[in-house]
Amino acid sequence: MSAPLEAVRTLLVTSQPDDWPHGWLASRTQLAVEGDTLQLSLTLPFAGDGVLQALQARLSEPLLALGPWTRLRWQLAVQVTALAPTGGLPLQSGIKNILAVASGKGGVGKSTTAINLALALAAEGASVGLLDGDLYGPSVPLMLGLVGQRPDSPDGQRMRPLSRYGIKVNSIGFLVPDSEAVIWRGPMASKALGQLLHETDWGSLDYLVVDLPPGTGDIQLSMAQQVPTTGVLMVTTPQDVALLDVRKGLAMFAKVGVPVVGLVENMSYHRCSACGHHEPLFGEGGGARLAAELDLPLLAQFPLLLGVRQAMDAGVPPLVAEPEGELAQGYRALARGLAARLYFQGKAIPESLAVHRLG
Ligand SMILES: Nc1ncnc2c1ncn2[C@@H]1O[C@H](COP(=O)(O)OP(=O)(O)OP(=O)(O)O)[C@@H](O)[C@H]1O
Repeated sequence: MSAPLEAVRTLLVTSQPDDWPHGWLASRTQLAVEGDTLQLSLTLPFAGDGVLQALQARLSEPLLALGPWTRLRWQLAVQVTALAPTGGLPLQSGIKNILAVASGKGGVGKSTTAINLALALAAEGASVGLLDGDLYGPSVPLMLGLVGQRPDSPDGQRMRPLSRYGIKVNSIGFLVPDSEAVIWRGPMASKALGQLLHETDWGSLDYLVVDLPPGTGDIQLSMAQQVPTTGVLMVTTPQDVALLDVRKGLAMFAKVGVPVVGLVENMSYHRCSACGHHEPLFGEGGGARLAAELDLPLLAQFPLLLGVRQAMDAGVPPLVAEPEGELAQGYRALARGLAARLYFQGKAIPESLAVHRLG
């Protein structure tokens, strides 16, 4: 390889996100020189449009300085790889990765996180579905402004999911009245998620985000087991009681071999909408301590903001209301980090096999 191309490789080695395996970007990027043009081709196997854009913006100038070339041609794309699900379950037809969002206790912002994560994965270049399996309080219809709607079933066999803000959506809340959902118990409750998953015609999806019911009891566990999950994201507040429940949850998921990929700390501090003052209402540093203790990454921290509650109640999540805003950017960073982590920790299913099995 010529000296200028060697220099490009060296630049790529030092330019990738810290949590990617050393040298991955450099080995994955194809370089070619044609006349006065350096061509860089990179296809990311996980959601990450933001990474690609940032690389292009940050590297264009230094790359031009390295070569005999005077122009650059970037060929950048996201093409998500299917990863083997845990628990020995077969891949769900058409769905490459299933990501469950769980919490040790209710009210910590699990649904808020699941919804914004799903929208953020879509913003990062993936095709995404959202399955609201929170049968004790399905909040997705409200939070996506879909109250009163129902999926239809053109073939009388499977439901056609609703489409909202670029993602496909199905929720237990579309199908049963609230008063019935809360009294579901035992096997009927734990079967509901599997049924909803299989009886929805999702088409092809890179990621399906599943909002599990809060808590980490038998129902949540058997729900997670019925779904060919790629990984679980746990949401918590920094409060001690919430953290205690996360520990229980992790122990349970570990027992059945479903990997928890990371933690999100929600409501990390209250930011006053009038003066901007920060106040740690639920204590400080809880998520970081727990993450260190459990050797799990703390993938994101989100403040408690009046605007978040208002936006979710109005059915217009921050990702839609203010796609360039700080919160939306936070969720997109979470989506990128999580997608990369899933990929690097997971086992890729060879394309031929995936296509065959997905077909
Ligand atoms: N960061 C935040 N700032 C302000 N309000 C928030 C934040 N995150 C969530 N909320 C609000 O807190 C309430 C509970 O959130 P959410 O329904 O997402 O929690 P959950 O853990 O899924 O609850 P459940 O146990 O009922 O399923 C909602 O009204 C939501 O809008």
